[in-house]
Amino acid sequence: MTETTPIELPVIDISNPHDPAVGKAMLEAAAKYGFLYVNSKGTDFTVEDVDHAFGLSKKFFASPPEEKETCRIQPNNRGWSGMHTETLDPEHQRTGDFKEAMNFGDFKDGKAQQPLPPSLSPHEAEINSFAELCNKTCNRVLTLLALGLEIDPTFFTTRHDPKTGQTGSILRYLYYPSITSTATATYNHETDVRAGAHSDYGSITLLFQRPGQPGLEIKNTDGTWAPVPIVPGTGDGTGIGDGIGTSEGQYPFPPILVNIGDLLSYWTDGLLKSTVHRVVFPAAERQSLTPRDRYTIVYFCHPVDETELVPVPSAVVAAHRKGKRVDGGRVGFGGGAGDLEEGKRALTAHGHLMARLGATYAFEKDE
Ligand SMILES: O=C(O)CCC(=O)C(=O)O
Ligand SMILES: [Fe+2]
Repeated sequence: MTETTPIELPVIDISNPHDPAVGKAMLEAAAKYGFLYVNSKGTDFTVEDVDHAFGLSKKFFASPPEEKETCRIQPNNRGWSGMHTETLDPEHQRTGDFKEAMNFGDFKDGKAQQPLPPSLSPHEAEINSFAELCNKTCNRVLTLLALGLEIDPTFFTTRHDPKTGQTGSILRYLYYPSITSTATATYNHETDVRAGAHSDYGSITLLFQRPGQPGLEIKNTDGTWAPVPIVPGTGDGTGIGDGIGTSEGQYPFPPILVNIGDLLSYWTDGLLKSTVHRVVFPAAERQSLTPRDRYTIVYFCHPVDETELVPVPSAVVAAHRKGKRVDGGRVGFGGGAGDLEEGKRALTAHGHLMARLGATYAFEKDE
C-alpha cells in the first residue's frame, strides 16, 4: 500500500442553501471528486450536539458484548455488527473489516423502529434528534445540488422527506480499534484494511470525524489512494494542531465530509460521482507511540422508498449524458436512469438499494 499526497477538497459554506453560486461550487465538487467538505459553521449542529453523539457512540461500543448482541444486525440493515462482520471489499480482503458498527434506521414519532441496547435506550430522543439534524443538513446539500443542476430547488428534498414514507436512510456509529488494541492483533498491513474499498449506496453521505483519528482515503482516477485530511489544509491527515476548540480555531468541529452515493450517481447518469473510498491505518498511526481508536459517525441519506428514479430533469445532466453517449460509456452502478428502455418501469429507490445490497448478501451467502 503506497501512500500518496493528501487530497485537497473544497470547503463549502451551506449557511445559505439558496445561493446559486454555492450550488454551482457544490455541483462542481460533486462532479469532479464526488467528495467535499461542508464548513461546520453554518450547519444546524452545535459543537455540543456532535460531542454528545460521539459520547453515546463511545458508551455503546464500550458496553458488554452480551448487551450489543441484543441488537445484532438484521437483514433490514439495522443493528450492531461486530469486528469482521462486514466485508466491504470481498474480492480483495482476507479478513472482514477491523471495525464495529451500529446502524439506526428511520425513527417514527421519535421512536426507534428497532431494538436499542441498555446503553442507548435512555438516549432514544437524543439519537433521533441527531438523525433529524443530519437530515436537515442533507436537505441543504440537496437543495444546493438542485440549484447547481438548474432544476426546481425542492426536486430532491421532496423526494427525501421521511414524513412522506419509509426511507433507506441510516445513521451509523463506527468504531475502529487502534493498532495496539487486542482486537487488531491479527492485523497485517499487506492484506488487511479497517474498512474495505467501496462506494456508498444512497444519495449523499455525511461523515463526522474527530481530530487526531485519521484513516479515510479516496481513490484517485489513476487508481492510487489519497488520504483525506480530517481538517482541510492540515495536510498530514491527522488533524492534530489544527486549532480546533481554541479561539483561533477556524471550525467549531471538523468540517463534515459529504460524498455522493451510487443512487444519486445513477439518477444523474454519472454526472455526480460516487467515489470509491476505504479506511486504513495510516503510516503515521502505525508508527505512533500513542495510536488512537477511530470513531466516526455516518449518515447515509436515501430517498423515500417509492421514489421512481426517472432521469433528473436537468439540462446539465442531459448535456453530460450526450457526451457519455459519444464515448459509448456506461455509467454508475447498474447504468444510469437515462438508460431506461422504453416501456420498462423506472427503478425505485428501494429497488436500487435492494439490488445494491443484493451484491453484498450474495457474497455473505457464499461464506
Ligand atoms: O468511517 C469512515 O471514515 C468511513 C465509513 C464509510 O465509508 C462507510 O461506512 O461507508
Ligand atoms: Fe463509505
